[in-house]
Order: sequence, then C-alpha cells, then structure tokens
Amino acid sequence: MPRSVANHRQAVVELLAGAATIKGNRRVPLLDALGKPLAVDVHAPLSLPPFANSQMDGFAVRSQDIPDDGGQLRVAAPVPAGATPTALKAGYAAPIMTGAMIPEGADAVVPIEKASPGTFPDPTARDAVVDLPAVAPGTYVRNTGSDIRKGALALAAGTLLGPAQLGLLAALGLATVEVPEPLRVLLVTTGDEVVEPGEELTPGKIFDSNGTLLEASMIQAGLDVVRTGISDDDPAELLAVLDSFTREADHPVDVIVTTGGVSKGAYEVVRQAMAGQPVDFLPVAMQPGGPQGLGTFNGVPFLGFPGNPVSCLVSFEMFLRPALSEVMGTPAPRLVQKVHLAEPLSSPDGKHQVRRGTVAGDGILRMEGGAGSHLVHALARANALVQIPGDVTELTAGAEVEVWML
Ligand SMILES: Nc1nc2c(c(=O)[nH]1)N[C@H]1C(S)=C(S)[C@@H](COP(=O)(O)OP(=O)(O)OC[C@H]3O[C@@H](n4cnc5c(N)ncnc54)[C@H](O)[C@@H]3O)O[C@H]1N2
Ligand code: MOO
Repeated sequence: MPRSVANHRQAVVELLAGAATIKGNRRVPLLDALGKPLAVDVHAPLSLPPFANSQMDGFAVRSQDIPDDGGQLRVAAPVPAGATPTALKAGYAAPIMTGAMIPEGADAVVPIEKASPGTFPDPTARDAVVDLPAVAPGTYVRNTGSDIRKGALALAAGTLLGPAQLGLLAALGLATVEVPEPLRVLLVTTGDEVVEPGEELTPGKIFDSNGTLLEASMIQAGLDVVRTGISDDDPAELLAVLDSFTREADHPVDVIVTTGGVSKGAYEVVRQAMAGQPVDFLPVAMQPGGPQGLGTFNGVPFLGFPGNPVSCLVSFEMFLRPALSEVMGTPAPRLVQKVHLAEPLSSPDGKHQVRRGTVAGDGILRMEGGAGSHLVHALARANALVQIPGDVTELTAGAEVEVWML
C-alpha cells in the first residue's frame, strides 16, 4: 500500500527535526540574512524616531504664538537636518527642513507652501518676518518613539528577513543579525548514462539536469550545498563518496540527497549502496515522484529522489522544501492559490498528481506539457505546480484547482 503524500511529508519533517536542532545560530551582516529567519527576538536599542523631527520643509513654531486668523512671526536661524537647534524663542518661527530636530519650545511645523512669502528668506538677512496661518499643536511633528519605543520588541524570532525587516534593523543601528546556521546538504546525482553539461554527449548518454535543478532549489531555500561529481552505477563507489562526507569527515554533512537509482531496475545504485542502512524505499501515492528513499546513512538523514528531473523538482517541492519551512523556519511556504482550469484534465485514480501549469493574470490555469516526468522544457515554462488529489480522475474546463506558485 503506497504511503500518502501527507504521511511522507511528515516522515521527512521528523527525519530533519533532529538535524535542525543540533545546528546553532550565527551572526551575519544584514544583507547576508536576506530571506533567512531571525534566530532570536530583537528589541529596539533606541526609539524611532530617536528625536522629534519635522515631517515637512517649513517653519517650526510655538502654535500658541499664531492667532486663529494667522499672524506674523520673526524668522529665527534655520534648522538643517542633522543639526542640534537652539531653543525657539516666543514670537519666532525657525526655517526647518524635513527630518531636522524640532527646536525646544516649538510644537508644530507650518509647511513652506502655506507661508507668505512662500520661500525661505536668505539666512544672512536680518529682521526677516513671515506670515503664517494658525496651526494645531503636533502638526507635522514626528514624535520620538512614534514608530517604535526603545526596549520594545522590534522583530520576533522566526520572522523572515526581507527588505523591510532588514531596513528596520538598519534603522535601529544594527549592522549584524543572528540567523540559524544553515543545513549542509550533500547532493549526489547518479547514473552511468548521465554526464556533466559541457562534456561530450556520446550515444545513450544524457546531460545531468537534476544536479543544477536541485542545487538551485536548495540555494533558494537557504541550504549550503555540497556537490560531488556524478556517481556512476557502481554501489561501492557511491558508498565511498557517502562515507567520505559522513563517517570519515571532520564535519559531516547534515543531510544527504541523491537522485536516481531508487526504482525497480537491475542496477539501482542507491538502493544497493543503502543495503544495511536504516533506509526505506517505498512508493508514495504521487505522480511524478512516486518512488522515494528515506532514512539515515551513517546516522545522517538521507532522501533518495527518483531520477527523472521533474520527479526531482516535485519531490523537493512536496517534501523537502515544506519540511525545511517547518523545522528551520525557512524558506517561506509556497503561495497556495485556487485557480480555474482553461482545459479539461484527467488524472490516474489513487495517485496525487502534480502537474505543471501557468497561471495568467486572469487567474486561468493553462497546463504546460503532459504528466511525463522527463518534460523539463514544459517545466521551464510553468510558474505553478497543479495539485490534483488522488480521488479526482476527471476535471472539466473551468473547474477550480489548487496550485502552488513556484
Ligand atoms: N518497473 C518499473 N519501472 C519504473 C518504475 C516502477 O515503478 N516500476 N517507476 C518509474 C518511475 S515513476 C520513476 S520516477 C523512475 C525512477 O527511477 P530511478 O530513481 O531509479 O532513476 P533512474 O532509473 O536512474 O532514472 C530515471 C530517469 O531519469 C533520468 N535521469 C537520471 N538521472 C538524471 C539526471 N541527473 N539528469 C537528468 N535525467 C536523469 C534517467 O536517464 C531515466 O530516464 O523509474 C521508473 N521506472
Ligand atoms: O514517479 Mo516517476 O517520478 O513518475 O516519473
């Protein structure tokens, strides 16, 4: 009886949970934390704004100095941004620039557009005056701590660090931030028929697509990826490679992912190399990505993905990526949407199908290629994985389906 997609995903979560907990945190420059989760709560070391400042270019005034129908004030020394102004005397208005500190005594700003004359006087001019309309206290003043007060929680542990969150940390004067140490993944592609892109392609051979496809996926998901060359179909050679990155290594990898060699052929190199290790090779009720290997090799969590490129991507998106989101807090889960089919669709009974499609701006889903797990060109056109549950065999045009946006 094949295992359900949900049960297999849970098994991957449990497999990775231990590896995630032994990793510590590390402090990195802000930009190196882009896309990663915050490891610890961050409290504001200062208030934002740190001082009351003007929201407009205009005149800082004591609001009680201007009668309801407007009045004339003498012009004080201007306050540029970055300066520490002297206190504002009664009967005076100080030219003030956006972001400049509100002088002591002032409690409001009148924008230059509302002043008469509507331009700032020459700073060297003596006895300049300005006519200003009445203004309520607090107008165009950005008070100390009006965004966040010193000591308040700025970002909670687990928050995904995007541009806005990193910008806040910078505004708080922080140059570095604590993020979890990433998991180190050993990625091994296998197969006698598989050669590196750029090498000569002789009859019967194909280029390694899985290595690049999965390494790119893993980098996007925040993993540190260690690549070996392509392993051929000799189990002893694969064993030697895996031993060198686990038992014999000073710093063993945290996770192993292989591709190929897990189904029912005569030369299933991964299956053979894993003999004697607590690894299950089992069918998951999903297509593509049905045959899966899962367990530990020399104590290191191991995932054996099937060899077809689309099967690899689907295995990563359906199992490893969501498990990483759950146990590491990153990457952010895929955006799930309900969209409508442009065309009818059929799907095998009893298997959760993951088809590839493109969702256009109108919310209509067009399929890219058929169900075949070798269709990398169609995959490259798609922007969504289409989720068709195992009990659904026919869908009409216009039917609602769930997609995971890539
Ligand atoms: N008798 C059965 N045969 C197959 C079954 C089955 O249940 N019974 N399952 C099929 C399914 S579904 C899949 S998926 C594959 C999985 O096969 P393996 O994981 O053993 O992978 P391979 O046989 O090594 O390769 C499968 C396919 O993918 C190509 N490949 C492999 N590595 C790469 C790579 N790095 N880059 C690009 N393409 C790669 C390989 O040439 C094969 O065409 O088994 C089915 N068979
Ligand atoms: O499950 Mo295989 O991954 O369909 O092609």
